[in-house]
Amino acid sequence: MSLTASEIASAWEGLFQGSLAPLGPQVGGHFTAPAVTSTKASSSVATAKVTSSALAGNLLSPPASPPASPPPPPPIEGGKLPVLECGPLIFKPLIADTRAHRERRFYQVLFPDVPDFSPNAGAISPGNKPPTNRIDALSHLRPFIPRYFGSGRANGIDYICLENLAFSATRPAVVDLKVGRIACSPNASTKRKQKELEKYIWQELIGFRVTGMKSYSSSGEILDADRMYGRTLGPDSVSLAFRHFFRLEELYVELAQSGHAELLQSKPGSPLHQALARELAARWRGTPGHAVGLPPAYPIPSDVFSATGSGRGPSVLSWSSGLPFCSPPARGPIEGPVTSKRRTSETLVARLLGRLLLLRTAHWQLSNLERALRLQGAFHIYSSSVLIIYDDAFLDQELPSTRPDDLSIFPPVGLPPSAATMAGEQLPLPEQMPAWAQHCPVTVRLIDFAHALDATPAGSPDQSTLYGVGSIMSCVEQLIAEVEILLDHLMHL
Ligand SMILES: Nc1ncnc2c1ncn2[C@@H]1O[C@H](COP(=O)(O)OP(=O)(O)OP(=O)(O)O)[C@@H](O)[C@H]1O
Ligand SMILES: O=P(O)(O)O[C@@H]1[C@H](O)[C@H](O)[C@@H](OP(=O)(O)O)[C@H](OP(=O)(O)O)[C@H]1O
Repeated sequence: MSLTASEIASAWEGLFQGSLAPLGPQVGGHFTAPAVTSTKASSSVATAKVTSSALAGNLLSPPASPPASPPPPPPIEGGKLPVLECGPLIFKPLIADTRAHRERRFYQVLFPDVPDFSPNAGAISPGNKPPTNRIDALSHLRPFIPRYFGSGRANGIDYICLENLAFSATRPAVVDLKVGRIACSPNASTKRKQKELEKYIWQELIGFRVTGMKSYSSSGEILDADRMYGRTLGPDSVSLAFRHFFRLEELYVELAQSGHAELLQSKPGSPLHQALARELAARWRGTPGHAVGLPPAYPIPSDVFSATGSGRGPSVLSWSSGLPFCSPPARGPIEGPVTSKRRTSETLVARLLGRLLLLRTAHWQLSNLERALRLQGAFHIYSSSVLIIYDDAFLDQELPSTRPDDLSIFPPVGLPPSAATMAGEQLPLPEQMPAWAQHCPVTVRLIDFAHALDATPAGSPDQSTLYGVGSIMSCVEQLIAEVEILLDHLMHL
């Protein structure tokens, strides 16, 4: 995204005039934008479009005269103000305490050349900056956080201006994952720590939680899930949220209804089950950070982990619910024999490939994020979120003659990025990817830096965030394995 200085200035003008609307696709945070409560994608998307095109116009040509009277202040829910949208930019209100200071400082350190409009923002003093060598290492993280366009004050509220990560998506599917083994700063009061523990007992083990999710169904309905939904997910079920988010469940249902139920109803010990066990075990070799150590709930063939290397072991996220396909859906009418089954398979193959490309791209970005986090030792970031956004409209498109083999451009899933980093290997850069993969509309970013503290001890890696990102990668890897195995079966029918 490239914006001119006057476009950015016009967006600020919109903020000062109070003419900006709450961000449409916001899923986490404490504010639920009214526009998103609609159930039909068409109506909600239309609302979002009207808003963003009107505001985009505002960006390019500021209104000739200011509004006659200031608009009413935006609604407040749960004590927090909404994030505001102005086309490709958003304005996030900051809570006026150390959190505001920390978040602004984080962005100022990462984007030192961006001017600030806020009278009280000030430039950060040299004594308040991490040492230069750590800032250099931090630059790897820049591609994985939203671009920053300064901070400023409107109606007594401080805002930071950021790139709107959902702007280019026609139907943005968004999931907010609060990442880290502890969900508050280690300096928080005992009471606050206790409150966080009670909120979600699995945070330390799983390393993240779902704090909001918005996706679409095949009929275009918007499916919203809030933070309370995320709190119901444990090690057995958290991967279901990802299957839902990437719209795999609906394909599994179709598979079952079109004569492929045997693929989904595999029981422990069946050949497919064993294949999956082997596949996942092979992918997860040797990443101790990901092995969270609960015993799997069903027997894994004993030879599976005797393969080379220390076992990364099965992730607790993936195993304890048995075969990670959906529970067998009610079987619909089974269509007539081979030809219709094959025709159905062809469509399903195409659609599974679309999902696989999204998953592979998301995983590739997560690997790069993990690597960037590993390289920096300036900050320990608590209570931030990994935001994954994809454009649901992509799933309607036909892939340009893609085959599973073409996806071998991605680095092998499950190779611990830490090992790759230590060996000095580079993950491919976006521009090294084929055009069709570069344009796969998935965005993975880290957001919310209200609790970004200086690393203690200085220079040490941010283990808590790294663990959480690794755990999210494990969930995505599980889905990749599922889809690849299904594709393999369908393509050999
Ligand atoms: N740059 C962005 N682009 C698009 N959407 C964003 C962006 N930043 C935040 N959001 C949306 O706003 C939500 C809340 O953002 P964020 O976590 O930064 O706010 P917060 O008020 O600090 O939240 P919390 O209540 O969790 O502390 C995110 O879940 C996401 O849906
Ligand atoms: O990071 P901050 O700005 O200090 O604010 C907290 C943070 O946003 C958490 O995400 C939120 O918990 P949930 O997301 O789990 O609701 C918590 O809510 P709470 O105080 O209502 O528990 C906030 O106080």
